[in-house]
Amino acid sequence: MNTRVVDHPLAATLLTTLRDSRTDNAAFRAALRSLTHMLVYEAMRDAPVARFDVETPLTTTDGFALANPPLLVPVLRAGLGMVDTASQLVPQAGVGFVGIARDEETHQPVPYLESLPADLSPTPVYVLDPMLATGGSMLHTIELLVARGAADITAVCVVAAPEGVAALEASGHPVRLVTAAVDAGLDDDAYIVPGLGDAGDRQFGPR
Ligand SMILES: O=P(O)(O)OC[C@H]1O[C@H](OP(=O)(O)OP(=O)(O)O)[C@H](O)[C@@H]1O
Ligand SMILES: O=c1cc[nH]c(=O)[nH]1
Ligand SMILES: [Mg+2]
Repeated sequence: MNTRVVDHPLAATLLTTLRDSRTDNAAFRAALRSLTHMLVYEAMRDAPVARFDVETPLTTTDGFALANPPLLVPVLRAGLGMVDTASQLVPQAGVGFVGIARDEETHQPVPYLESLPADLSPTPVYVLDPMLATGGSMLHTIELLVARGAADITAVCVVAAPEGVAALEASGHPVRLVTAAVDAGLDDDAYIVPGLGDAGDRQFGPR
């Protein structure tokens, strides 16, 4: 599986704000929006473009548009904090929604919402979720997408655990990963260490 770790001084400073336990909910949401800008920018680096003629006030020159506008899929709740920025960067994109809450005892994903187009065979899909821990929530989302024909899926995360990366790799699904960090591992509660805590709670408060 292709994994791209976005290694940039500005991404590192924003990730530090997210990791810092003193960062309040509003500052966490703001830093997540800014970091999402960088992650999506990198994730779409190789997106194909179509050329067309554009008229400047002076002459005709090359214009470019995305050849195949993607679908953005935030995984609720935590992925909601990434979708506004991603939509601003890619205004042509559609948006689908998946809601999953991890069971705190079993650490298994418990899905509660899916709102996705029926046919995703022609569409690149960018799944937005800041945390890839065991990988269960991302794999459930990817399975929903693959069942609709998706063949070009990118997981856009902030922090990934090696266990989650390995789970995506082992799945054999057509997915690549863009993340700001791959951390050391998971603790006994399946939280990423050092991580940043619960990305949903840190944006919106406890559920
Ligand atoms: O890789 P996994 O082990 O599945 O864990 C990662 C999931 O956990 C978090 O969501 P959570 O279940 O806390 O829901 P929330 O976004 O509503 O807080 C996170 O946003 C991922 O969706
Ligand atoms: O560290 C973790 C693991 C799962 N979900 C989170 O929000 N944080
Ligand atoms: Mg949570």
